[in-house]
Amino acid sequence: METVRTAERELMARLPDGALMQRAAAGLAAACADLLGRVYGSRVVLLVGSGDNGGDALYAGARLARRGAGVTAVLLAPERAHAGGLGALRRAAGRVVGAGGDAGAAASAGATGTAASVASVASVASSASAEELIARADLVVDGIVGIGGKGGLRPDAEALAAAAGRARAAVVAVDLPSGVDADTGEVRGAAVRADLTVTFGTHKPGLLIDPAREYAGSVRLVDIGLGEVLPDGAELEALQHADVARLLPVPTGESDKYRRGVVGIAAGSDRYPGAAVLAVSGALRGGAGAVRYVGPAGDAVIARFPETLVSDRGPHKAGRVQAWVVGPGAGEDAGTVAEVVAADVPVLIDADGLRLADADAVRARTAPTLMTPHAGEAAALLGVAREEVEHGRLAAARELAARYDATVLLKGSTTLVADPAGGAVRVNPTGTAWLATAGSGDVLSGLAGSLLAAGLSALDAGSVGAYLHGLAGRFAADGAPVGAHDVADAIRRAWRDVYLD
Ligand SMILES: NC(=O)C1=CN([C@@H]2O[C@H](COP(=O)(O)OP(=O)(O)OC[C@H]3O[C@@H](n4cnc5c(N)ncnc54)[C@H](OP(=O)(O)O)[C@@H]3O)[C@@H](O)[C@H]2O)[C@@H](O)CC1
Ligand SMILES: Nc1ncnc2c1ncn2[C@@H]1O[C@H](COP(=O)(O)OP(=O)(O)O)[C@@H](O)[C@H]1O
Ligand SMILES: [K+]
Repeated sequence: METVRTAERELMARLPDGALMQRAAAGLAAACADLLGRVYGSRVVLLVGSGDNGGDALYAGARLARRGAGVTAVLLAPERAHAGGLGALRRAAGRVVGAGGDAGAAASAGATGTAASVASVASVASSASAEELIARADLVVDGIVGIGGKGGLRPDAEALAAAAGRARAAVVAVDLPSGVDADTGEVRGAAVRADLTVTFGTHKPGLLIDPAREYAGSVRLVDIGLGEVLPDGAELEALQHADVARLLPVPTGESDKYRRGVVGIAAGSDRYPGAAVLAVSGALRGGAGAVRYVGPAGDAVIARFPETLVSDRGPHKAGRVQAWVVGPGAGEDAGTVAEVVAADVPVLIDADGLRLADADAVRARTAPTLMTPHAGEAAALLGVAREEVEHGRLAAARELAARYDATVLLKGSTTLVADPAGGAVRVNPTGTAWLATAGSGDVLSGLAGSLLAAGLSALDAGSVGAYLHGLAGRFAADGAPVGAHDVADAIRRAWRDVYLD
């Protein structure tokens, strides 16, 4: 978050005091009003920590109170709450209580004075506990902590987060759900579960990466003018339709099947012939001019896809290819994996191939390498528990890319693509949990391998492949279960959707 902080500081220096917070609060209040539908007469509870995140909540609360909402701020540290925000809420006739709801910490919103004096003012606020207020609210605004949060929530904050979780009210998180790590998407302890997160200036990584993404609900970005001062070189980037459309390999008048690229698929085994068929099904939709298959499942492949060039003589003797895919359903065939890893063309290593490939041989490769593990496979490669990868996806993808000197596409609920050279990690914005079905990873490896053969870099092939695959998953599922072959069939629709957009 240092980049965001630096940009904020730079912008603040150019703007009148508090201008950024006013922009943030205005956007936050508008989003709350949209969610409420009718502001007048609604009951809004603000959970207010002692930083600027709480300040945003207080100012937004003041705006809602002026529109007729009954607004109560629950202050975690009454003596340290944002003074300006508290004053604004007070002037708008909002109410203030301490987190315990007790008279000692509670303060009248009608009283005068600064934040420091609030704690000492006798309470005329409701004697209801914070818990009761939250339970009766129509909307809870989480301003406990934003990008200044450190570690898991403290116990008093945790209690408020838990109360918000039990409430029937909609929960709006200010900037990010309190308790999630803004930089990494990690959630170490309790955190607020929001229906909507209103974030300021830029999407924080924690809003895009699981598990934190789950806590954010839908995310609304409020432009506070940071774009003009944010440095280039963000930590994360997400491709959009237009980016993908530019990268898709589309044949021209001069193209022939070889110039379009030939992708070799070394996959499948007697035990798992289906993996070969599925990888080929993805490869045929990825833009390469021809698909070669080597392995023991040639008959099954030909039966389903007669256009495949099938060979059973091993990768070396299969004829020229511009990129290889190795590993899906490969079983224990380490020899084939070693042969492919030694090839001087781009190679995608997936599934069993990840386990069978020799790490030094992968590192020694000079042509691009794209590794496509899921969390379990990534954990095995890193020698850590699967949970560690699931809780720290960004770090795991980066670490693997550095260790293997390879581009790493980490699959799962959030798909990330990290390049060994560093730079922004790509987070895939498409996809659906319906893709969590056996064999859909095989389709992805064929698809991304085909894009590699067509000439895309490993980073582009991985991220474009994941984008089309995710979109295909959504089209194929449309709210109902899918098989991996349905996903492969829908890749053409995804391609058209992107290309003709
Ligand atoms: N800068 C700008 O221009 C703009 C910034 N904006 C807004 O400011 C936010 C950043 O504000 P910030 O820097 O004041 O930090 P913030 O997120 O409120 O957290 C600090 C507070 O949290 C507390 N705390 C920490 N860890 C905790 C824990 N585990 N559990 C519980 N409490 C914990 C910590 O307590 P302390 O350690 O001091 O005791 C301190 O009180 C940003 O997210 C955005 O919303 C917008 O208005 C746009 C313009
Ligand atoms: N919860 C989820 N949400 C979205 N996509 C998911 C989820 N779980 C898995 N996926 C996607 O489904 C595919 C599964 O691939 P993989 O784990 O290799 O399965 P298989 O080996 O059976 O083919 C990947 O593209 C992955 O990103
Ligand atoms: K928050």
